[in-house]
Amino acid sequence: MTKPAYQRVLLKLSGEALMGDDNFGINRATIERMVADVAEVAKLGVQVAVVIGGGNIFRGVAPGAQGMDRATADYMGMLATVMNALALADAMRHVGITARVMSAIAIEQVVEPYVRPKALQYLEEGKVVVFAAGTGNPFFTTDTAAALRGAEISAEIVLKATKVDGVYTADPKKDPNATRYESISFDEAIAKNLQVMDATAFALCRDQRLPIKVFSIVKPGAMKAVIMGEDEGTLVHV
Ligand SMILES: Nc1ncnc2c1ncn2[C@@H]1O[C@H](COP(=O)(O)OP(=O)(O)OP(=O)(O)O)[C@@H](O)[C@H]1O
Ligand SMILES: O=c1ccn([C@@H]2O[C@H](COP(=O)(O)O)[C@@H](O)[C@H]2O)c(=O)[nH]1
Repeated sequence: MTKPAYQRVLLKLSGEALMGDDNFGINRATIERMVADVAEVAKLGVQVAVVIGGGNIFRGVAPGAQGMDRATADYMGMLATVMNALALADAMRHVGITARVMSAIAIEQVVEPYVRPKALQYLEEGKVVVFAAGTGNPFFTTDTAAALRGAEISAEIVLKATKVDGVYTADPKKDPNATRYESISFDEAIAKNLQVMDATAFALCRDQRLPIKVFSIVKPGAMKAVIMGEDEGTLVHV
């Protein structure tokens, strides 16, 4: 049997994708599908660490956050990712995956704090680690958290699982003429200001020589194809 292309990956799961066709929140069928994808990959013996976004919950409270102090709104966004992480770990438990949630913000009655050696230990034990609360700092995003944690745990790649199937010349949801790149360098993605990920995340991955694969979380089989090193999504490289 062909072996997976990676032994340890950092998977960035879109928060927005979690709401499925709903207006906000967590869609049950969607989270179960995502977890099934993760289970398939974990079964191959790949060590999986996850960073989950918060857009699905934050979108629901965004009108109330209008005019708020930016840092306060950002802390709300980070707390939204904690809720998603808890839901994700629970859904994993239902399918027999042992997951540990680690938060970048101290909230110890709810989840354990992020401690790097502990995260590494869990991964080596075959547990899935879900990093919650982003970087723990306002003015950042969970994409940057994925780059940061990916570098910290020496992941071989950051897998950005999102609503589109790769990096395009422009936002494919807005521009029907946008075309997909098979691969693109970090420098070009930054210079062209491609908004699929924020520039801080791109720059951190570039400096750490940590490649990113952008692919669809909606397309069945895409995550496994990426893990097996097949031609799927867009590779962002040094
Ligand atoms: N050049 C581009 N190529 C591909 N997608 C793009 C591009 N520019 C903008 N996008 C948009 O970026 C989105 C993905 O990034 P975004 O960070 O907004 O979502 P996410 O990471 O999936 O969600 P969340 O922040 O909730 O985790 C896509 O849904 C797509 O519409
Ligand atoms: O390190 C971080 C990560 C996130 N935030 C805030 O949370 C929301 C949700 O994260 P997404 O990456 O958009 O899914 C984000 O908009 C920020 O407000 C943060 O401040 N720091």
